[in-house]
Amino acid sequence: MDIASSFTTLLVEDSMSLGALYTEYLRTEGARVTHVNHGSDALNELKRWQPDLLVLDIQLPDMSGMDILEIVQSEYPDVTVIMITAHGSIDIAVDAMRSGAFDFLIKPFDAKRLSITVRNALKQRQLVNLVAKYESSLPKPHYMGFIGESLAMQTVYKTIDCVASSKASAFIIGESGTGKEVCAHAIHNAGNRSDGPFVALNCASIPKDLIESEIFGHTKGAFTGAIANRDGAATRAHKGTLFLDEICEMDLELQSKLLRFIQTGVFQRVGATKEEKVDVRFVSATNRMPWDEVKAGRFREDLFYRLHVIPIELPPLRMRGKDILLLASSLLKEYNKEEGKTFKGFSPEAKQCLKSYPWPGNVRQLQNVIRQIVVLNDSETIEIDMLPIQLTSTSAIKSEVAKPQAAVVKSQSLRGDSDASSFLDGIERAAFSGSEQYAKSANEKSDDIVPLWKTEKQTIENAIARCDGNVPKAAALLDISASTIYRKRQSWDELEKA
Ligand SMILES: Nc1ncnc2c1ncn2[C@@H]1O[C@H](COP(=O)(O)OP(=O)(O)OP(=O)(O)O)[C@@H](O)[C@H]1O
Repeated sequence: MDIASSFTTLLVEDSMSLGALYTEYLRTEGARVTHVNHGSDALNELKRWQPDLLVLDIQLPDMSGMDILEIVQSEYPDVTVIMITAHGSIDIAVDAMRSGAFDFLIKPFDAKRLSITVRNALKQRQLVNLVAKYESSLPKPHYMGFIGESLAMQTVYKTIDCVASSKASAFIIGESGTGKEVCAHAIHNAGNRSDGPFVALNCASIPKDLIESEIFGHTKGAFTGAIANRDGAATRAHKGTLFLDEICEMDLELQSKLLRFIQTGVFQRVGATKEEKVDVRFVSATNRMPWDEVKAGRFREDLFYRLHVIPIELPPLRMRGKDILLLASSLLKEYNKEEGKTFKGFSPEAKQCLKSYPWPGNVRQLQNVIRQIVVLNDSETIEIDMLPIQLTSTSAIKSEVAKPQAAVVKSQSLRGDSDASSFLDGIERAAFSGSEQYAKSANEKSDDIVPLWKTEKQTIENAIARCDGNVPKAAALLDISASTIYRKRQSWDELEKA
Protein backbone atom coordinates (compact mmCIF):
# COMPACT_ATOMS: atom_id res chain seq x y z
CA MET A 1 0.00 0.00 0.00
CA ASP A 2 1.32 3.44 -0.91
CA ILE A 3 1.50 5.61 2.22
CA ALA A 4 0.42 8.67 0.27
CA SER A 5 -2.65 6.97 -1.13
CA SER A 6 -5.97 6.75 0.65
CA PHE A 7 -6.47 4.07 3.30
CA THR A 8 -9.51 2.75 5.13
CA THR A 9 -10.02 3.16 8.87
CA LEU A 10 -12.65 1.88 11.27
CA LEU A 11 -12.79 4.17 14.31
CA VAL A 12 -14.46 2.78 17.45
CA GLU A 13 -15.04 5.59 19.98
CA ASP A 14 -18.14 5.92 22.16
CA SER A 15 -17.91 9.71 22.63
CA MET A 16 -19.61 11.46 19.69
CA SER A 17 -17.52 14.64 20.05
CA LEU A 18 -14.18 12.81 20.31
CA GLY A 19 -15.24 10.53 17.47
CA ALA A 20 -15.88 13.58 15.26
CA LEU A 21 -12.53 15.10 16.24
CA TYR A 22 -10.51 11.92 15.55
CA THR A 23 -12.36 11.42 12.26
CA GLU A 24 -11.22 14.88 11.22
CA TYR A 25 -7.60 14.13 12.23
CA LEU A 26 -7.66 10.85 10.29
CA ARG A 27 -9.18 12.43 7.17
CA THR A 28 -6.34 14.95 7.15
CA GLU A 29 -3.97 11.93 6.90
CA GLY A 30 -5.87 10.64 3.84
CA ALA A 31 -8.11 8.09 5.60
CA ARG A 32 -11.60 7.07 4.51
CA VAL A 33 -13.17 6.77 7.97
CA THR A 34 -16.16 4.82 9.28
CA HIS A 35 -17.02 5.77 12.85
CA VAL A 36 -19.01 3.53 15.23
CA ASN A 37 -19.75 4.00 18.97
CA HIS A 38 -20.17 0.41 20.18
CA GLY A 39 -18.05 -2.74 20.18
CA SER A 40 -20.89 -4.81 18.69
CA ASP A 41 -21.20 -2.33 15.80
CA ALA A 42 -17.47 -2.64 15.18
CA LEU A 43 -17.72 -6.44 15.02
CA ASN A 44 -20.65 -6.18 12.57
CA GLU A 45 -18.62 -3.82 10.36
CA LEU A 46 -15.63 -6.20 10.48
CA LYS A 47 -17.80 -9.07 9.30
CA ARG A 48 -18.66 -7.04 6.18
CA TRP A 49 -15.27 -5.48 5.38
CA GLN A 50 -11.77 -5.22 6.82
CA PRO A 51 -10.13 -1.82 7.13
CA ASP A 52 -6.41 -1.14 6.84
CA LEU A 53 -6.46 0.43 10.33
CA LEU A 54 -8.69 -0.16 13.33
CA VAL A 55 -8.48 2.72 15.82
CA LEU A 56 -10.05 1.25 18.92
CA ASP A 57 -10.99 2.78 22.27
CA ILE A 58 -10.28 0.35 25.11
CA GLN A 59 -13.31 1.42 27.17
CA LEU A 60 -16.57 0.93 25.29
CA PRO A 61 -20.12 0.91 26.66
CA ASP A 62 -20.94 -2.69 25.68
CA MET A 63 -17.59 -4.51 25.73
CA SER A 64 -13.87 -4.10 26.25
CA GLY A 65 -11.62 -3.02 23.39
CA MET A 66 -9.30 -5.84 24.53
CA ASP A 67 -11.97 -8.44 23.63
CA ILE A 68 -12.35 -6.88 20.19
CA LEU A 69 -8.55 -6.92 19.78
CA GLU A 70 -8.51 -10.64 20.55
CA ILE A 71 -11.18 -11.34 17.92
CA VAL A 72 -9.36 -9.20 15.35
CA GLN A 73 -6.08 -11.01 16.03
CA SER A 74 -7.59 -14.42 15.44
CA GLU A 75 -10.08 -13.65 12.66
CA TYR A 76 -8.71 -10.61 10.82
CA PRO A 77 -4.94 -10.75 11.39
CA ASP A 78 -4.23 -8.38 8.46
CA VAL A 79 -5.94 -5.45 10.21
CA THR A 80 -3.50 -3.09 12.00
CA VAL A 81 -4.85 -2.04 15.40
CA ILE A 82 -4.13 1.21 17.24
CA MET A 83 -5.60 1.34 20.76
CA ILE A 84 -6.88 4.50 22.44
CA THR A 85 -6.58 4.57 26.19
CA ALA A 86 -7.37 7.01 29.00
CA HIS A 87 -4.55 8.43 31.06
CA GLY A 88 -3.87 6.03 33.95
CA SER A 89 -4.65 2.84 32.03
CA ILE A 90 -1.25 2.53 30.39
CA ASP A 91 -0.75 -0.97 31.79
CA ILE A 92 -3.75 -2.13 29.80
CA ALA A 93 -2.38 -0.43 26.70
CA VAL A 94 0.94 -2.25 27.14
CA ASP A 95 -0.99 -5.52 27.48
CA ALA A 96 -2.79 -4.62 24.27
CA MET A 97 0.54 -4.27 22.46
CA ARG A 98 1.64 -7.63 23.82
CA SER A 99 -1.59 -9.04 22.41
CA GLY A 100 -0.79 -7.75 18.95
CA ALA A 101 -1.87 -4.07 18.80
CA PHE A 102 0.57 -1.96 16.79
CA ASP A 103 0.62 1.09 19.11
CA PHE A 104 -1.53 3.07 21.54
CA LEU A 105 -2.59 6.69 21.93
CA ILE A 106 -3.19 8.20 25.36
CA LYS A 107 -6.13 10.61 25.67
CA PRO A 108 -6.01 13.52 25.21
CA PHE A 109 -3.87 13.51 22.05
CA ASP A 110 -3.54 16.02 19.25
CA ALA A 111 -3.52 15.69 15.46
CA LYS A 112 0.30 15.58 15.33
CA ARG A 113 0.56 12.64 17.76
CA LEU A 114 -2.10 10.74 15.82
CA SER A 115 -0.38 11.54 12.54
CA ILE A 116 2.95 10.03 13.72
CA THR A 117 1.28 6.83 14.96
CA VAL A 118 -0.83 6.41 11.83
CA ARG A 119 2.13 6.99 9.50
CA ASN A 120 4.26 4.47 11.42
CA ALA A 121 1.45 1.93 11.23
CA LEU A 122 1.07 2.44 7.47
CA LYS A 123 4.83 2.17 6.95
CA GLN A 124 4.90 -1.09 8.87
CA ARG A 125 1.99 -2.45 6.79
CA GLN A 126 3.82 -1.49 3.65
CA LEU A 127 6.95 -3.37 4.77
CA VAL A 128 4.97 -6.45 5.82
CA ASN A 129 3.25 -6.50 2.41
CA LEU A 130 6.57 -6.10 0.64
CA VAL A 131 8.18 -8.97 2.56
CA ALA A 132 5.13 -11.18 1.94
CA LYS A 133 5.30 -10.39 -1.78
CA TYR A 134 9.04 -11.09 -1.89
CA GLU A 135 8.65 -14.34 0.06
CA SER A 136 5.88 -15.55 -2.22
CA SER A 137 8.14 -15.02 -5.24
CA LEU A 138 10.92 -17.23 -3.76
CA PRO A 139 10.94 -20.97 -4.32
CA LYS A 140 9.64 -22.66 -1.19
CA PRO A 141 11.76 -25.63 -0.04
CA HIS A 142 9.00 -26.69 2.40
CA TYR A 143 5.28 -26.37 2.00
CA MET A 144 2.52 -27.89 4.14
CA GLY A 145 4.30 -31.21 4.74
CA PHE A 146 6.02 -31.28 1.34
CA ILE A 147 9.77 -30.98 0.86
CA GLY A 148 10.88 -29.81 -2.57
CA GLU A 149 11.82 -26.63 -4.37
CA SER A 150 11.78 -27.84 -7.99
CA LEU A 151 9.70 -25.84 -10.42
CA ALA A 152 7.34 -28.81 -10.77
CA MET A 153 6.62 -28.76 -7.03
CA GLN A 154 6.34 -24.95 -6.89
CA THR A 155 3.53 -25.27 -9.44
CA VAL A 156 1.81 -27.81 -7.18
CA TYR A 157 2.14 -25.47 -4.14
CA LYS A 158 0.70 -22.53 -6.12
CA THR A 159 -2.25 -24.62 -7.28
CA ILE A 160 -2.94 -25.76 -3.71
CA ASP A 161 -2.80 -22.14 -2.49
CA CYS A 162 -5.32 -21.12 -5.15
CA VAL A 163 -7.80 -23.95 -4.62
CA ALA A 164 -7.56 -24.55 -0.87
CA SER A 165 -10.41 -22.27 0.16
CA SER A 166 -12.71 -23.18 -2.71
CA LYS A 167 -15.38 -25.83 -2.27
CA ALA A 168 -14.70 -27.20 -5.76
CA SER A 169 -13.68 -30.86 -5.84
CA ALA A 170 -9.98 -31.47 -6.30
CA PHE A 171 -8.62 -34.52 -8.11
CA ILE A 172 -5.02 -35.55 -7.47
CA ILE A 173 -3.20 -37.87 -9.82
CA GLY A 174 0.32 -39.21 -9.57
CA GLU A 175 2.29 -42.43 -9.34
CA SER A 176 2.31 -44.37 -6.10
CA GLY A 177 4.40 -42.68 -3.39
CA THR A 178 4.47 -39.21 -5.01
CA GLY A 179 2.66 -37.60 -2.05
CA LYS A 180 -1.03 -37.60 -3.05
CA GLU A 181 -2.12 -37.99 0.57
CA VAL A 182 0.28 -35.21 1.64
CA CYS A 183 -1.34 -33.07 -1.07
CA ALA A 184 -4.87 -33.83 0.17
CA HIS A 185 -3.85 -32.80 3.72
CA ALA A 186 -2.23 -29.64 2.35
CA ILE A 187 -5.44 -28.66 0.51
CA HIS A 188 -7.37 -29.13 3.74
CA ASN A 189 -4.87 -27.35 5.99
CA ALA A 190 -4.30 -24.37 3.68
CA GLY A 191 -8.00 -23.65 3.29
CA ASN A 192 -10.85 -22.28 5.35
CA ARG A 193 -11.92 -25.78 6.47
CA SER A 194 -8.69 -26.41 8.37
CA ASP A 195 -10.51 -26.25 11.72
CA GLY A 196 -12.94 -28.90 10.50
CA PRO A 197 -12.28 -32.64 10.20
CA PHE A 198 -10.13 -34.31 7.53
CA VAL A 199 -11.44 -37.81 6.87
CA ALA A 200 -9.52 -40.16 4.59
CA LEU A 201 -11.05 -43.25 3.04
CA ASN A 202 -9.02 -45.73 1.03
CA CYS A 203 -11.46 -47.10 -1.54
CA ALA A 204 -9.06 -49.94 -2.44
CA SER A 205 -8.38 -51.37 0.98
CA ILE A 206 -11.96 -51.62 2.28
CA PRO A 207 -13.79 -54.82 1.30
CA LYS A 208 -16.48 -54.21 -1.35
CA ASP A 209 -19.41 -55.16 0.90
CA LEU A 210 -18.29 -52.81 3.69
CA ILE A 211 -17.47 -49.69 1.72
CA GLU A 212 -21.00 -48.31 1.51
CA SER A 213 -21.31 -48.48 5.29
CA GLU A 214 -17.79 -47.00 5.66
CA ILE A 215 -18.83 -43.97 3.58
CA PHE A 216 -22.43 -43.48 4.68
CA GLY A 217 -22.58 -45.32 8.04
CA HIS A 218 -25.26 -47.79 9.08
CA THR A 219 -28.10 -48.27 11.50
CA LYS A 220 -28.23 -50.97 14.16
CA GLY A 221 -29.26 -54.30 12.64
CA ALA A 222 -28.76 -53.11 9.03
CA PHE A 223 -26.67 -56.24 8.37
CA THR A 224 -25.14 -59.09 10.33
CA GLY A 225 -22.60 -57.60 12.69
CA ALA A 226 -24.15 -54.10 12.74
CA ILE A 227 -24.65 -54.18 16.51
CA ALA A 228 -25.04 -50.39 16.88
CA ASN A 229 -25.63 -47.26 14.81
CA ARG A 230 -22.37 -46.09 13.26
CA ASP A 231 -21.41 -42.81 11.58
CA GLY A 232 -19.71 -43.15 8.22
CA ALA A 233 -16.97 -41.00 6.72
CA ALA A 234 -19.58 -38.62 5.20
CA THR A 235 -20.99 -37.73 8.63
CA ARG A 236 -17.57 -37.47 10.25
CA ALA A 237 -16.34 -35.13 7.50
CA HIS A 238 -19.17 -32.60 8.03
CA LYS A 239 -17.75 -29.04 7.66
CA GLY A 240 -14.41 -30.51 6.62
CA THR A 241 -12.80 -32.53 3.84
CA LEU A 242 -13.54 -36.07 2.66
CA PHE A 243 -10.50 -37.59 0.97
CA LEU A 244 -11.38 -40.47 -1.35
CA ASP A 245 -8.06 -42.18 -1.96
CA GLU A 246 -7.74 -44.71 -4.82
CA ILE A 247 -11.14 -43.55 -6.11
CA CYS A 248 -10.84 -45.52 -9.36
CA GLU A 249 -10.98 -48.76 -7.35
CA MET A 250 -14.54 -48.03 -6.21
CA ASP A 251 -17.27 -50.46 -7.19
CA LEU A 252 -19.47 -49.17 -10.06
CA GLU A 253 -22.70 -49.62 -8.09
CA LEU A 254 -21.38 -47.52 -5.23
CA GLN A 255 -20.13 -44.91 -7.70
CA SER A 256 -23.74 -44.04 -8.57
CA LYS A 257 -24.64 -43.60 -4.87
CA LEU A 258 -21.57 -41.44 -4.41
CA LEU A 259 -22.54 -39.34 -7.44
CA ARG A 260 -25.89 -38.44 -5.87
CA PHE A 261 -24.19 -37.59 -2.58
CA ILE A 262 -21.66 -35.33 -4.34
CA GLN A 263 -24.42 -33.56 -6.28
CA THR A 264 -26.70 -32.92 -3.32
CA GLY A 265 -24.73 -33.46 -0.10
CA VAL A 266 -27.59 -35.82 0.83
CA PHE A 267 -27.15 -39.51 1.67
CA GLN A 268 -28.80 -42.40 3.48
CA ARG A 269 -27.09 -44.67 5.98
CA VAL A 270 -27.25 -48.39 5.19
CA GLY A 271 -30.51 -49.61 6.72
CA ALA A 272 -31.91 -46.10 7.33
CA THR A 273 -35.10 -44.64 5.90
CA LYS A 274 -34.26 -41.00 6.62
CA GLU A 275 -31.86 -38.90 4.57
CA GLU A 276 -29.06 -36.79 6.05
CA LYS A 277 -27.36 -33.70 4.63
CA VAL A 278 -23.77 -32.65 5.23
CA ASP A 279 -21.40 -29.95 4.05
CA VAL A 280 -18.30 -31.70 2.72
CA ARG A 281 -15.46 -30.76 0.35
CA PHE A 282 -14.29 -33.67 -1.80
CA VAL A 283 -10.69 -34.41 -2.63
CA SER A 284 -9.99 -37.59 -4.61
CA ALA A 285 -6.80 -39.31 -5.68
CA THR A 286 -5.68 -42.13 -7.91
CA ASN A 287 -2.48 -43.52 -9.35
CA ARG A 288 -4.31 -44.54 -12.52
CA MET A 289 -5.15 -42.34 -15.51
CA PRO A 290 -8.78 -41.52 -14.65
CA TRP A 291 -9.91 -40.84 -18.21
CA ASP A 292 -8.55 -44.25 -19.31
CA GLU A 293 -10.66 -45.78 -16.54
CA VAL A 294 -13.72 -43.91 -17.86
CA LYS A 295 -13.05 -45.17 -21.38
CA ALA A 296 -12.62 -48.72 -20.08
CA GLY A 297 -16.03 -48.46 -18.36
CA ARG A 298 -14.59 -48.86 -14.86
CA PHE A 299 -15.18 -45.28 -13.73
CA ARG A 300 -18.46 -43.44 -14.34
CA GLU A 301 -18.07 -40.50 -16.68
CA ASP A 302 -20.56 -38.33 -14.74
CA LEU A 303 -18.69 -39.05 -11.49
CA PHE A 304 -15.42 -38.19 -13.22
CA TYR A 305 -16.76 -34.75 -14.19
CA ARG A 306 -18.09 -34.14 -10.67
CA LEU A 307 -14.82 -35.00 -8.95
CA HIS A 308 -12.31 -33.89 -11.58
CA VAL A 309 -13.05 -30.17 -11.26
CA ILE A 310 -9.58 -29.05 -10.19
CA PRO A 311 -6.93 -31.50 -11.34
CA ILE A 312 -3.59 -31.54 -9.54
CA GLU A 313 -0.81 -33.67 -10.95
CA LEU A 314 2.06 -34.72 -8.70
CA PRO A 315 5.23 -35.22 -10.73
CA PRO A 316 7.19 -38.46 -10.28
CA LEU A 317 10.29 -38.04 -8.10
CA ARG A 318 12.61 -38.64 -11.09
CA MET A 319 11.24 -35.41 -12.65
CA ARG A 320 12.06 -33.27 -9.59
CA GLY A 321 15.82 -32.77 -10.14
CA LYS A 322 17.58 -31.51 -7.03
CA ASP A 323 14.56 -32.30 -4.83
CA ILE A 324 15.84 -35.90 -4.67
CA LEU A 325 18.93 -34.81 -2.71
CA LEU A 326 16.96 -32.27 -0.68
CA LEU A 327 14.56 -35.02 0.41
CA ALA A 328 17.39 -37.53 0.94
CA SER A 329 19.26 -35.09 3.24
CA SER A 330 16.13 -34.26 5.20
CA LEU A 331 15.27 -37.96 5.64
CA LEU A 332 18.87 -38.70 6.65
CA LYS A 333 18.65 -36.09 9.40
CA GLU A 334 15.33 -37.46 10.62
CA TYR A 335 16.42 -41.13 10.65
CA ASN A 336 19.83 -40.28 12.18
CA LYS A 337 17.95 -38.84 15.13
CA GLU A 338 15.53 -41.73 15.41
CA GLU A 339 18.22 -44.41 15.10
CA GLY A 340 20.92 -42.61 17.12
CA LYS A 341 23.37 -42.52 14.16
CA THR A 342 25.91 -39.86 13.13
CA PHE A 343 25.69 -39.66 9.33
CA LYS A 344 26.53 -36.22 8.01
CA GLY A 345 25.93 -36.58 4.27
CA PHE A 346 26.48 -38.46 1.03
CA SER A 347 29.66 -39.06 -1.01
CA PRO A 348 29.61 -37.47 -4.51
CA GLU A 349 29.22 -40.95 -6.11
CA ALA A 350 26.29 -41.81 -3.83
CA LYS A 351 24.67 -38.46 -4.67
CA GLN A 352 25.10 -39.11 -8.39
CA CYS A 353 23.52 -42.53 -8.02
CA LEU A 354 20.55 -41.17 -6.05
CA LYS A 355 20.03 -38.49 -8.70
CA SER A 356 20.14 -40.84 -11.67
CA TYR A 357 18.03 -43.70 -10.26
CA PRO A 358 14.47 -43.58 -11.70
CA TRP A 359 12.67 -44.12 -8.32
CA PRO A 360 9.65 -46.14 -9.48
CA GLY A 361 8.31 -46.08 -5.88
CA ASN A 362 8.93 -42.33 -5.63
CA VAL A 363 9.27 -40.62 -2.21
CA ARG A 364 8.10 -43.71 -0.31
CA GLN A 365 10.89 -45.75 -1.90
CA LEU A 366 13.44 -43.03 -1.14
CA GLN A 367 12.30 -43.10 2.52
CA ASN A 368 12.78 -46.87 2.66
CA VAL A 369 16.21 -46.70 1.02
CA ILE A 370 17.55 -44.04 3.38
CA ARG A 371 16.07 -45.81 6.42
CA GLN A 372 17.68 -49.08 5.32
CA ILE A 373 21.10 -47.42 4.90
CA VAL A 374 20.92 -45.69 8.28
CA VAL A 375 19.86 -48.86 10.10
CA LEU A 376 22.43 -51.13 8.45
CA ASN A 377 25.50 -48.88 8.57
CA ASP A 378 27.58 -46.83 10.98
CA SER A 379 29.62 -44.06 9.43
CA GLU A 380 29.69 -40.31 8.80
CA THR A 381 29.32 -40.46 5.03
CA ILE A 382 26.98 -42.57 2.94
CA GLU A 383 29.17 -44.23 0.32
CA ILE A 384 27.94 -45.80 -2.91
CA ASP A 385 28.53 -49.33 -1.60
CA MET A 386 26.01 -48.71 1.19
CA LEU A 387 23.21 -48.14 -1.34
CA PRO A 388 20.89 -51.08 -2.04
CA ILE A 389 21.87 -53.17 -5.02
CA GLN A 390 18.91 -52.13 -7.17
CA LEU A 391 20.15 -48.53 -7.17
CA THR A 392 23.72 -49.28 -8.10
CA SER A 393 22.84 -51.95 -10.64
CA THR A 394 20.45 -49.58 -12.42
CA SER A 395 23.19 -46.99 -12.83
CA ALA A 396 25.51 -49.77 -13.93
CA ILE A 397 22.92 -50.85 -16.51
CA LYS A 398 22.56 -47.25 -17.64
CA SER A 399 26.26 -46.80 -18.19
CA GLU A 400 26.45 -50.19 -19.90
CA VAL A 401 23.63 -49.17 -22.23
CA ALA A 402 25.38 -45.86 -22.85
CA LYS A 403 28.55 -47.61 -24.03
CA PRO A 404 27.30 -49.34 -27.23
CA GLN A 405 25.31 -46.20 -28.13
CA ALA A 406 28.43 -44.10 -27.73
CA ALA A 407 30.25 -46.63 -29.87
CA VAL A 408 27.58 -46.34 -32.57
CA VAL A 409 27.87 -42.55 -32.56
CA LYS A 410 31.65 -42.78 -32.77
CA SER A 411 31.67 -45.25 -35.65
CA GLN A 412 29.05 -43.21 -37.50
CA SER A 413 30.92 -39.97 -37.13
CA LEU A 414 34.10 -41.69 -38.36
CA ARG A 415 32.11 -42.72 -41.43
CA GLY A 416 30.77 -39.19 -41.72
CA ASP A 417 27.25 -40.64 -41.47
CA SER A 418 25.63 -38.20 -39.06
CA ASP A 419 22.01 -38.17 -40.16
CA ALA A 420 19.51 -38.82 -37.35
CA SER A 421 17.69 -41.77 -38.92
CA SER A 422 20.85 -43.74 -39.53
CA PHE A 423 21.94 -42.90 -35.98
CA LEU A 424 18.71 -44.42 -34.66
CA ASP A 425 19.08 -47.36 -37.05
CA GLY A 426 22.50 -47.88 -35.54
CA ILE A 427 21.12 -48.03 -32.03
CA GLU A 428 18.34 -50.36 -33.13
CA ARG A 429 20.85 -52.65 -34.83
CA ALA A 430 22.99 -52.69 -31.69
CA ALA A 431 19.96 -53.47 -29.55
CA PHE A 432 18.75 -56.10 -32.01
CA SER A 433 22.06 -57.92 -32.21
CA GLY A 434 22.12 -57.83 -28.39
CA SER A 435 18.63 -59.27 -28.12
CA GLU A 436 19.49 -61.96 -30.70
CA GLN A 437 22.33 -63.13 -28.51
CA TYR A 438 20.11 -63.15 -25.43
CA ALA A 439 17.38 -65.05 -27.27
CA LYS A 440 19.90 -67.68 -28.38
CA SER A 441 21.26 -68.34 -24.92
CA ALA A 442 17.75 -68.12 -23.47
CA ASN A 443 16.44 -70.83 -25.79
CA GLU A 444 19.16 -73.14 -24.56
CA LYS A 445 17.82 -72.96 -21.00
CA SER A 446 14.18 -72.06 -21.64
CA ASP A 447 12.84 -74.94 -19.55
CA ASP A 448 13.68 -73.11 -16.27
CA ILE A 449 11.97 -69.88 -17.25
CA VAL A 450 8.54 -68.98 -15.87
CA PRO A 451 6.47 -65.93 -16.89
CA LEU A 452 7.43 -62.82 -14.97
CA TRP A 453 3.94 -62.39 -13.50
CA LYS A 454 4.21 -65.78 -11.80
CA THR A 455 7.49 -64.81 -10.09
CA GLU A 456 5.94 -61.51 -9.08
CA LYS A 457 2.84 -63.28 -7.77
CA GLN A 458 4.97 -65.64 -5.70
CA THR A 459 7.00 -62.74 -4.22
CA ILE A 460 3.85 -60.83 -3.30
CA GLU A 461 2.07 -63.85 -1.88
CA ASN A 462 5.13 -64.77 0.20
CA ALA A 463 5.22 -61.22 1.59
CA ILE A 464 1.50 -61.31 2.48
CA ALA A 465 1.93 -64.70 4.17
CA ARG A 466 4.92 -63.40 6.16
CA CYS A 467 2.80 -60.44 7.26
CA ASP A 468 0.05 -62.79 8.49
CA GLY A 469 -2.29 -61.77 5.68
CA ASN A 470 -1.92 -58.03 6.33
CA VAL A 471 -1.97 -56.64 2.77
CA PRO A 472 -1.20 -52.94 3.59
CA LYS A 473 1.81 -54.05 5.70
CA ALA A 474 3.07 -56.37 2.95
CA ALA A 475 2.57 -53.57 0.42
CA ALA A 476 4.61 -51.14 2.53
CA LEU A 477 7.47 -53.64 2.82
CA LEU A 478 7.32 -54.34 -0.93
CA ASP A 479 7.44 -50.60 -1.65
CA ILE A 480 4.13 -50.60 -3.53
CA SER A 481 0.64 -49.47 -2.60
CA ALA A 482 -2.00 -51.86 -1.31
CA SER A 483 -4.17 -51.06 -4.32
CA THR A 484 -1.41 -52.32 -6.62
CA ILE A 485 -1.64 -55.68 -4.86
CA TYR A 486 -5.45 -55.79 -5.21
CA ARG A 487 -5.15 -54.89 -8.89
CA LYS A 488 -2.50 -57.48 -9.49
CA ARG A 489 -4.60 -60.17 -7.79
CA GLN A 490 -7.39 -59.38 -10.22
CA SER A 491 -5.05 -59.62 -13.21
CA TRP A 492 -3.55 -62.93 -11.95
CA ASP A 493 -7.05 -64.41 -11.84
CA GLU A 494 -7.57 -63.33 -15.44
CA LEU A 495 -4.14 -64.67 -16.52
CA GLU A 496 -4.77 -67.99 -14.80
CA LYS A 497 -8.16 -68.35 -16.49
CA ALA A 498 -6.62 -67.57 -19.90
N1 LIG B 1 7.41 -33.93 -1.23
C1 LIG B 1 7.42 -34.66 -0.12
N2 LIG B 1 8.10 -34.24 0.96
C2 LIG B 1 8.16 -34.97 2.08
N3 LIG B 1 7.57 -36.17 2.23
C3 LIG B 1 6.86 -36.63 1.21
C4 LIG B 1 6.74 -35.92 -0.02
N4 LIG B 1 5.98 -36.64 -0.86
C5 LIG B 1 5.65 -37.75 -0.21
N5 LIG B 1 6.17 -37.77 1.03
C6 LIG B 1 6.09 -38.87 2.01
O1 LIG B 1 6.15 -40.08 1.25
C7 LIG B 1 5.25 -41.05 1.76
C8 LIG B 1 4.26 -41.43 0.66
O2 LIG B 1 3.41 -40.30 0.41
P1 LIG B 1 1.84 -40.47 0.15
O3 LIG B 1 1.27 -41.59 0.99
O4 LIG B 1 1.21 -39.15 0.27
O5 LIG B 1 1.90 -40.94 -1.37
P2 LIG B 1 0.72 -41.39 -2.32
O6 LIG B 1 0.97 -40.77 -3.63
O7 LIG B 1 -0.59 -41.12 -1.65
O8 LIG B 1 0.97 -42.96 -2.41
P3 LIG B 1 -0.07 -44.15 -2.81
O9 LIG B 1 -0.58 -43.87 -4.18
O10 LIG B 1 0.79 -45.36 -2.77
O11 LIG B 1 -1.13 -44.16 -1.76
C9 LIG B 1 4.60 -40.43 2.99
O12 LIG B 1 5.32 -40.83 4.14
C10 LIG B 1 4.76 -38.93 2.76
O13 LIG B 1 4.83 -38.25 3.97
